[in-house]
Amino acid sequence: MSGVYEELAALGVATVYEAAGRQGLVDVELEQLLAGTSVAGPARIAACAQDDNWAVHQVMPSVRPGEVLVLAMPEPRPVALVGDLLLTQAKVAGAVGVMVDASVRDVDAVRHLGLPVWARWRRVRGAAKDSPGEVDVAVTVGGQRIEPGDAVLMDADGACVVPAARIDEVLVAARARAAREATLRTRYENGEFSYDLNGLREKEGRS
Ligand SMILES: O=C([O-])CC(=O)C(=O)O
Ligand SMILES: [Mg+2]
Repeated sequence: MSGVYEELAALGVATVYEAAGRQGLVDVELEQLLAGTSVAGPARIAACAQDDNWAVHQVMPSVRPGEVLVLAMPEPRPVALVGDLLLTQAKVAGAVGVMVDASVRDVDAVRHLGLPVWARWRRVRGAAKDSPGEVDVAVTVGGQRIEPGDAVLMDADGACVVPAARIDEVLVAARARAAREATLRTRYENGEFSYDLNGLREKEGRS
């Protein structure tokens, strides 16, 4: 990860989503296979045909260092779009993380590989290789449209997306939010309460 993406990853999904005006949430449970990882990068997308991973094989030669690989199907189902062999190719290509709106398999080997992966399911049911899907097209994951090149962030909280055109603006807002939260954290560590700092106690007194 480099520059703005490194900073977005460090700020984290919750802060960036809030700073974006509560937009961009990938509103679905994704399992983080490698605990403690957080990544961000421009989306490289494979839109697979239903239950078929042809497009995942196809996308690998175009993955560039620092990218987040996004793998989706028309209807998410527990079919393994990737396992350790495909993910080895993503790692060698320099992907910083992978979002799988389907299932992943070979999980022990993937953990050993050390490439951070977030997936809807862990299930070994195999994908077909019969239908070319599409690469470098928009997909929708958890109700959120993801365009090629949008910033995709993933951490222990899940995932969010920042449109490429909003990255600078959202980064400024997210830094400000993180700074405000750092101040608040110190005050709470020193025994103050959000009930007071948010003016709720005072409001209650008035009601
Ligand atoms: O080959 C596949 O379809 C998925 C898989 O298990 C791997 O990438 O290792
Ligand atoms: Mg395998």
